[in-house]
Amino acid sequence: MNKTQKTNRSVFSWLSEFAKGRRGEYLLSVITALIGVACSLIPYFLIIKIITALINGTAELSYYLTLCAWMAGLWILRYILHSVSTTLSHHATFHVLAKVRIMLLDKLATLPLGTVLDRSSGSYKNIIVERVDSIETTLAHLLPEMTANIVGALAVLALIFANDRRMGLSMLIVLPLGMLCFMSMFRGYNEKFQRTVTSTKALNDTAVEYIGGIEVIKAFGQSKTGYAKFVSAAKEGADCFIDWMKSSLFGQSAGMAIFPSTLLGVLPVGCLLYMQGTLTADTFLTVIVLSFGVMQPLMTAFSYTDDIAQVRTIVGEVSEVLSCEDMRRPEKAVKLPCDNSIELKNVRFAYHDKEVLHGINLHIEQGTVNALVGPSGSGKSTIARLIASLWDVKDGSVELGGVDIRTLPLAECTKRIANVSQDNYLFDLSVMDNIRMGRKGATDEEVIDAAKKSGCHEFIMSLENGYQTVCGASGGHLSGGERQRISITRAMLKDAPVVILDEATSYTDPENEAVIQSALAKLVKGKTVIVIAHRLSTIADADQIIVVNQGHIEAAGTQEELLKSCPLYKTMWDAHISVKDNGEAV
Ligand SMILES: Nc1ncnc2c1ncn2[C@@H]1O[C@H](COP(=O)(O)OP(=O)(O)OP(=O)(O)O)[C@@H](O)[C@H]1O
Repeated sequence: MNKTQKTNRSVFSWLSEFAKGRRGEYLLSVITALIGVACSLIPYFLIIKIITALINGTAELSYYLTLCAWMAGLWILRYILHSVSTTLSHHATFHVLAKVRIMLLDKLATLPLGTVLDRSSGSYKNIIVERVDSIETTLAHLLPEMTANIVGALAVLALIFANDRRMGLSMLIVLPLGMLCFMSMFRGYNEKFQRTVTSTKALNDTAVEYIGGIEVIKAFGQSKTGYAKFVSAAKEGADCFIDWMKSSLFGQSAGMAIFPSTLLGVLPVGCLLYMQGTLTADTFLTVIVLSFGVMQPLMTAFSYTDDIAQVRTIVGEVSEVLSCEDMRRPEKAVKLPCDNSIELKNVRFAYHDKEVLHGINLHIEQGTVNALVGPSGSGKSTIARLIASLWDVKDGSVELGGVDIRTLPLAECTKRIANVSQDNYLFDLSVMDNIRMGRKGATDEEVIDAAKKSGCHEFIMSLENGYQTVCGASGGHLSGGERQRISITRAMLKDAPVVILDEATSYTDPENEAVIQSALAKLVKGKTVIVIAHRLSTIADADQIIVVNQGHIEAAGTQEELLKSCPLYKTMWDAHISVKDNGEAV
């Protein structure tokens, strides 16, 4: 059972917390709904009055017409009140859900990147958009309608008991039988419900993954049936709903039939008592008419059980995200870094339980170029991400200018460090706005100036709408190389004193290589630079080359020193040179 499933928080306490500022609207909605219920109950008494008058033959036509007019008026009033109540509760609910969504989005921004990446992007979208949306109707109707139905039914029952206790009890005869049928339906309810929630979530996630990976699926000739994960998620989804339906069909149908049939008890008992002369015809009639106003509202109230369970699950999912541990960062720095050097002291880091960095010690001098090299999976990107404060170390510390970065506000770290990686994201905005993300408030001229410095101006001007060209979702309207050049320009505009380049030139074609290298040279001039590059020729001149191997620092030094002292580096260099000699891209 996961964290979500264990959440036992009451839907009402959650709603009450999130409805702060909207409670008045909910209260008004409940009061209006209750008055509406009163309006729907009074006609029952008017019906009894009409029947009694008809049996006794005492009244005139105007008497009956007046009562009918009252009934019509009350029905109209009831519908008006119902509309007012529903409008109020929907209005409050839209605000509550908007607040929940904003809190979820704010939360994502404060979580460590690792926590965010642990879930698929589809599952976040699913919670923030679809799952939150799916409880709108329930939340809006739950409070006013459930309260009104329960209070209304109990009020009628109390009236029946007040008229004749024996008839009140006769009404309840079918209750245990109906309950028994419903209980059989609820056997194993939690497990079944959780199975549907889990399978629906899995189906959503795999559908998003399927769409995300559609290029690969098409390229390798896989059809949707070839994508086994999706097929089995869809089958599991269908199976669990069919199993649930099969196991609850009998109980549900029998319960629905028996529960409202109060006349099964009322009629025989009433006839018996009437024949014995201990029950008047008036009371008998009153009970028969009122009995219609008890079970139906109760059944409507019961029908919310399913919805409440669904809301509770979603509340659990929302609470799970909201309760994730934030990156612990102070609002204000006690001490600001005195320079932009970087020091890693005995740093250990694990993804979940798998430790991938085992006590890293590293010094990066201010204003120097430092290259992290090593076999794939050795931990280079992880080191860069810890320096960029995208994750927190599990043990040890990362210092920026002699200050532990955990004691610096995130904004300070972000201001000082620019991170250009191979998959820097471009938003579905204009090229101008995407670059401007590097420095909020930069003028158009400053953006264009940065583009000129990075050698991007000409290629941007050649786009259909120049700087106003929209990049498409994830920058999909641009080539990999173009996306990368815009990311570099964005970092250039930011002008941070520390620059991390993680495979920043991986999409570069030979034609653009020189342009990009010169852009990077301008970007990193005078900065503290950490570069991860597989093409060793691009970092041969670095001030310090750090060889990472299996989560350890194997060696550090200049190219010349390492070629003499580090066999691993020598092997990597020789392999690189031989590829180069064979005419492949380097
Ligand atoms: N988000 C993650 N969750 C779990 N494990 C991860 C995650 N990211 C990386 N790893 C693992 O951590 C180890 C180090 O990965 P890292 O990306 O830092 O290596 P790298 O040297 O940069 O590799 P490459 O050169 O291939 O990019 C690898 O074993 C990798 O599988």
